Amino acid sequence: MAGLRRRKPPLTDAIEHASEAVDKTAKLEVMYINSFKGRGVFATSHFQKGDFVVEYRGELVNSEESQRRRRIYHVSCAVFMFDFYWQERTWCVDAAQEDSSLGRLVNDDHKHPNCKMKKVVAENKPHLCLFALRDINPGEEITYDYGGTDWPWRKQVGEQSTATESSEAEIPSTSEPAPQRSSISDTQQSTAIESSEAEIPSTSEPAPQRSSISDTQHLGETESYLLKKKDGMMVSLVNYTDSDESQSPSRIAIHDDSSQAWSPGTDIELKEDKDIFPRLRRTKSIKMTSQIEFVSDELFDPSSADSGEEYIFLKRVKTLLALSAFAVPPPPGVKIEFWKLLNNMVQDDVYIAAKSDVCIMEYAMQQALDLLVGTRQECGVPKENIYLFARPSAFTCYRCSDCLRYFAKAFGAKNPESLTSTKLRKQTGTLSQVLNLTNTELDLLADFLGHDIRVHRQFYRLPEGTLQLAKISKLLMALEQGRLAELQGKTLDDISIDPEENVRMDSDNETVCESDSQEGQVTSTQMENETTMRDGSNTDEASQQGPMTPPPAARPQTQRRQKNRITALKSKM
Ligand SMILES: C[S@@+](CC[C@H](N)C(=O)[O-])C[C@H]1O[C@@H](n2cnc3c(N)ncnc32)[C@H](O)[C@@H]1O
Repeated sequence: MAGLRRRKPPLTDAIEHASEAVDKTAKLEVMYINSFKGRGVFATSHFQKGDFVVEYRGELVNSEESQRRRRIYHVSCAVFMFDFYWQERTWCVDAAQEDSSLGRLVNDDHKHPNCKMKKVVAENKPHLCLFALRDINPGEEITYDYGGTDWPWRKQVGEQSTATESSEAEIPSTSEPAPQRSSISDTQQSTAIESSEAEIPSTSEPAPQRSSISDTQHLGETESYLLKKKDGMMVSLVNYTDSDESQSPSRIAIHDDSSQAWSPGTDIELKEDKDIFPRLRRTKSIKMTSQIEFVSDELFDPSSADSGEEYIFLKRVKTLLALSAFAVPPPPGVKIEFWKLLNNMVQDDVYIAAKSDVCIMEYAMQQALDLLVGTRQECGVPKENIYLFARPSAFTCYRCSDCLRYFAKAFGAKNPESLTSTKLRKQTGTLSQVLNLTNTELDLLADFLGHDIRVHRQFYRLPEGTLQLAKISKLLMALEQGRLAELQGKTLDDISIDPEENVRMDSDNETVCESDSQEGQVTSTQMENETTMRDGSNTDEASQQGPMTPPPAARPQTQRRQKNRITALKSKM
């Protein structure tokens, strides 16, 4: 007990860590939990109630900049933006950048969080810091309440019986693999995971699509009035019971289940005349209802209900900000009709791409779009149809997959059944495995391709074993070329595999290559067998973009040497 009393005051601890931008890596670790939840942060040591745990570190930006970023960010990045009030203004910590900081990876638990977010001012700069609400034991996942009520993982949106072709086909079964600690053995992994899962009920909740729990239970403070599918969208009319929403009787929450990508729930306020405003992306927001001056640690009790800081979603403020953003005039060269149409579109990925790239649209493309817009009435597209690629006499739009199927047949492709959007996505996903993508990049790619987060984490990432193999190959090549000093002091994890990297060839290599090619004469069939990936696609194309791409002239020999090495390594493993 004496030891516990002598601990550093939490505020001092937080300020020190925040000023130096360091995490408690000796007491925390990142673990992969499952493909639905992604990664999480776990305690490896004991934390006492009130302790500073970790900072939600990122780039501090003002509200204008955060709105700007929100408009161009993909939803998987926007979820890392954290709004808060400080000195009577809204600020945002943008943690979208994949860095090695831990705070950005802490998951949400609105029922039994063990931490609470607090604002700490260090060197006249606000920092968002998590403090323990109770004692936290080693093995427990660090969590806090993101606030709000409609984060998609918290609620169920009903059976997705009419899921799109691709998503149905590609969503893996819900039996998730156990969370994985990358640096520990298999036995340790399952022990660590079992204990953490057992203590945190929310992690064992089923994935939303598969749930049998009623919607009302999961809509939290809201009551569901209507939940039905409409044009590929899950539409739920809800009555918000939050006090600040009392003026807004009718809202509509839309979950685009055609993309299968988990994006934060989205609210659209319904006007009297039933106009639909552009969708607003909800991001984490924190409102500091009163300023706490941390002059003394004694005053600071993060677990007390009246500690002055609450998470409140600023729905109304966000609505106004977003609407004012749409009031900007069209960029030069963009027709007002097109701009208006864009602003009235559902704020989906097409909208975001079109709106942010509108200035770089080619003239021909602009003409085509003008034609589309100009002939809507003539073609019988109802005025209420909000889509750019609208179907005549309908409120829906043309789906890309239908177009692909249609044109594959129309142009007389030999095997039109092979030219489907599902196969195209699978092919892109497979090829992307050779790139050592960061999680954010993976999210972007998978979301862009319309894949569920659970799919891409499993299938887009090159298997860890293959990456390790590539790293060992890199090590061996450095050894062979006398460049080992370049890797001095590095662990395998520190060795990066750059897809654009060229393998350095020196004069010695020519000899090595020659002798390699003589002693290891491989038949073309063997070569093909070796270059065939486990899914059947050929790595020839992949190896050009993939790890350790040799210069063109040296490619065949180097590839062969590399493959011989990899084959040798595989046989040893
Ligand atoms: C700030 S990130 C947290 C780190 C994230 N798990 C990762 O691996 O990058 C927020 C994202 O984590 C996931 N997430 C957070 N809390 C969750 C929960 N309780 N259940 C499921 N997913 C959660 C959601 O995908 C959310 O968009």
